[in-house]
Formats: sequence, structure tokens, C-alpha cells
Amino acid sequence: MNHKLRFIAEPKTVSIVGCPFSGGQHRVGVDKGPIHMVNAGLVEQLRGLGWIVEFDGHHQFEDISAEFDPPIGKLKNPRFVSKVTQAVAQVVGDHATRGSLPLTLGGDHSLAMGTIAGTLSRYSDACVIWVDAHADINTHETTDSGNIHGMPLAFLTSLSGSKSLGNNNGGQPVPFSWLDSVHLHPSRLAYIGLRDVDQGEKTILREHNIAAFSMHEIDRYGIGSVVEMALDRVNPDRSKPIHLSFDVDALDPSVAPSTGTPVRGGLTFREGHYICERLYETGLLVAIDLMEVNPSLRDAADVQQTVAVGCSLVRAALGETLL
Ligand SMILES: NC(=[NH2+])NCCC[C@H](N)C(=O)O
Ligand SMILES: [Mn+2]
Ligand SMILES: [Mn+2]
Repeated sequence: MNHKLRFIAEPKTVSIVGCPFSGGQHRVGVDKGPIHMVNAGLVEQLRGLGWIVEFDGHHQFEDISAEFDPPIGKLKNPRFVSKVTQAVAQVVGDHATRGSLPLTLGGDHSLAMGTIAGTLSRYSDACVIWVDAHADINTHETTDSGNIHGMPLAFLTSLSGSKSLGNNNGGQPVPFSWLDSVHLHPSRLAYIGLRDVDQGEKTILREHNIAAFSMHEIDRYGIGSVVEMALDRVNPDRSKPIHLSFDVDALDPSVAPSTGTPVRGGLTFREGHYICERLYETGLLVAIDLMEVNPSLRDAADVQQTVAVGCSLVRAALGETLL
């Protein structure tokens, strides 16, 4: 069977957006994730699957020193995260507009503010499948950690925004004001793999009736049914473009140990791959994120395993395992 991608031009092209960025959380090293994945041979692997692969080096993000980026409310590094994600939105949007499939390698998950905004700039009706142990939908009010990688979906769904950060930034635009015009409707978001959701996030998921499939539902119905249930909620007639945002910590720590916020009881190797394979098979994928690989955590064997599994998930999402 020949699996065709509906929205991607032929010959099918994937554009790797390497984002060595860690400003959305506090552990150093997650910025090395994309470098390790590319060094592990990802470009050649994707060419081996028949893709034209564009990769012209990792992004260079100009640091904003902490001195010029004090917290706003509880938010840490708001100016830096805002600036980087804005740049990422532009790049991802440009690739999508050319009919290529942007593959963003993180880096921490705050980057998804950029990737999803970029996708929406080209495909305003896109839906998001968010595979993660965490809901990443804390607002400026509910966040305990102040780490913006736990908040991208609050900004994308406009639960948080520049307006909630006040309007005084020394004459500079308030961080995240570039996102003011971006709105991901909560009915376009579905989660798979959740198991560590903060109390305030649970309230948000309930109040906005967001499709959330936790490990409990995966145990109960099996991953095959859960992916269809998620698609039924956000893409009932299987016609809208899909953005896949995959946080490697969705996988069980025994499968992907090198990540900053591991939570036990996660997806097996096959469950993670099944999600990717099935989304590819729909023909509706338009963008992929693979986030939170942190090669500075755990020993060399664990790092090698996590990087390898990250590459393998990407290959599965780009058609490797389908016959
Ligand atoms: N992308 C991630 N790994 N996010 C973890 C978020 C953890 C926690 N919920 C927080 O707000 O800080
Ligand atoms: Mn996570
Ligand atoms: Mn995440």
C-alpha cells in the first residue's frame, strides 16, 4: 500500500529545525538534544526512507542574559523564551508554506509555542496531538515552577498571553505579544500519555472539555483505540491537518531515561511508535516536534538509548514501519 501525505508536496520534503534551546526549564543539557539526534544519523535515516531532507545547521539563538530577563510574575526567562519561540514560528511557518514538513528537534517543550504557531500560520484548521506525561497547560497563575515548558498550551489557547503579563517592559514589546493573534481552539487539542497533571491543569482540562487520554485510558482501551478516540475528538472526519508534538518523557523512563522530568508508568516502546505510525498513516501529518531529549542526564548508555528512540519515533512518524 502506498501511503501518501495529503498536504505535503511531492517529492516529499522534510525540513529539520534544530533548536538547541533550554530556556523554558532549569536543567542544562536539553539544548544538546537536537545535536545528538542529528549526530546519530537522523538526516541519512530519513533520506533512507525516501524523503528529501533539508538541514542547514542548528539554530543559533542569541542569549538574553538573566540580568535583562528577570521573571515576570512567576515566569522565568520570559523575554528569552518569547524571542526564541517567535523565531521558531517564523521558520516553521516558512517551511510549511513551501509545502515541506517541518520537523523540530528540541530543546525544551516551550518551543512548541513556536512550532504550533508556525503550523497554524499555514494551516489555520490544524489540530494538535500532544503526546506527553504532562499537560503543559499551566497558566501564569497556576504554574508552580514558573518553567515555561510547562505552559506552552496555555499561551497557544490564549489562557495566558502578553496581556496577563502586564504592559510594562521598559518600552520593549511585552513578551509573547507576538502570540496575541494566535488561537488554538481547545477543541483542536488532544493529549495522549498523561500521568503527571497539576491540579490547576486538571481544572483547565475539565472546564474546556479538552480531549485527554491518560495512561489509564491506554491501559483500559489499548493504544489502538485511544489514538482513534483522540482523532475522533479533534479530527472526526479525518480531513484536517495534524501537528504532532511528542515529548519524549511520554515514554516510560525505562525506554527514554535521559529527559528532565521523567515520570514512571509511561508508554512502552511500541505504544509510542504506534502513535507515530498511525498518524503518518492518516496522510494528514503536516508538522512534527520531538522534544525534551536531554543528553546530559544519566549515563552514556541511557543517553544513547534515548537519542536512538527519539530518532526511531521520528522515522515511524515519517513512514518507516508501515508496509
Ligand atoms: N515539557 C515538560 N517536560 N513539562 C513538564 C512540566 C512540569 C510541571 N507541570 C510544570 O509546570 O513545571
Ligand atoms: Mn513532559
Ligand atoms: Mn512536554
